[in-house]
Amino acid sequence: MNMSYPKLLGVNIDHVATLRQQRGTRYPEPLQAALVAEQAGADLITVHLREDRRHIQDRDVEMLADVLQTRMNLEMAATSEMSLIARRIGPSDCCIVPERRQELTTEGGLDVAANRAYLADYCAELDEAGIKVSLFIDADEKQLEAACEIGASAVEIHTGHFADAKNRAEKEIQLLKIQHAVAMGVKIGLQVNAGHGLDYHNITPIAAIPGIREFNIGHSIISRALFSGLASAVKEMKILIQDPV
Ligand SMILES: CC(=O)[C@@H](O)[C@H](O)COP(=O)(O)O
Ligand SMILES: NCC(=O)COP(=O)(O)O
Repeated sequence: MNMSYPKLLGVNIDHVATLRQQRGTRYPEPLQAALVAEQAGADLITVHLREDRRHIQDRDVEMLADVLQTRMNLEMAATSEMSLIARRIGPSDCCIVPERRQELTTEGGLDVAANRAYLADYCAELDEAGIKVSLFIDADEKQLEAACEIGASAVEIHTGHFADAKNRAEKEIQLLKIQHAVAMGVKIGLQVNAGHGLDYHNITPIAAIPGIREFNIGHSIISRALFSGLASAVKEMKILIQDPV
């Protein structure tokens, strides 16, 4: 289906920082990755400043804010520390994500429905600072309704359960949930983005869902970059998210 808006690729560069932090070296430099990704067609750069600082560091966010030509999507937990950082640095976008210290990676969506009042105030503060807020949620009607109710303008549908599905039947179930969530999100007026665990093999059915505006993809792009170079990895993914002509 030919959509009337461009589909945007957010390249998540956390995984470049992971490699650096693992050894405490000066390389690889996430900033360099961001600039190469932008030059190769990334529409935005996504970074997750985790509370435990396991990959992206405060200095990365600060430097990126100075040099990015596109825009920064800062993923963060809904804590007061992160709100202060975001309002000081002023990324164009913030995506609020749940965080657990021991998790290997983000395991699920934010429970907006159970934390409406807190998140409404939290998002309002960012909104007042001119930051566009998105909520990282599971493909779940209750969460979409809650996101809309608290005034979020965007959501990012967590595609990790789809990516992790062990067999075809489970994948189909997860895909249907995402399709339904995207349609509902668009209907109630939200900008709908998607991300987590998307790769060169599983992106096609997700990219084919009408209504998804931005795809935030990191791990698979940085992994492919090891063998084909970052610019080529970004260009290849950018092609895959577009509708076939
Ligand atoms: C929220 C999300 O999906 C991203 O932040 C991404 O997964 C980053 O990688 P880590 O989960 O390894 O921090
Ligand atoms: N919000 C999802 C994201 O930024 C990238 O996730 P992943 O591709 O690294 O799993």
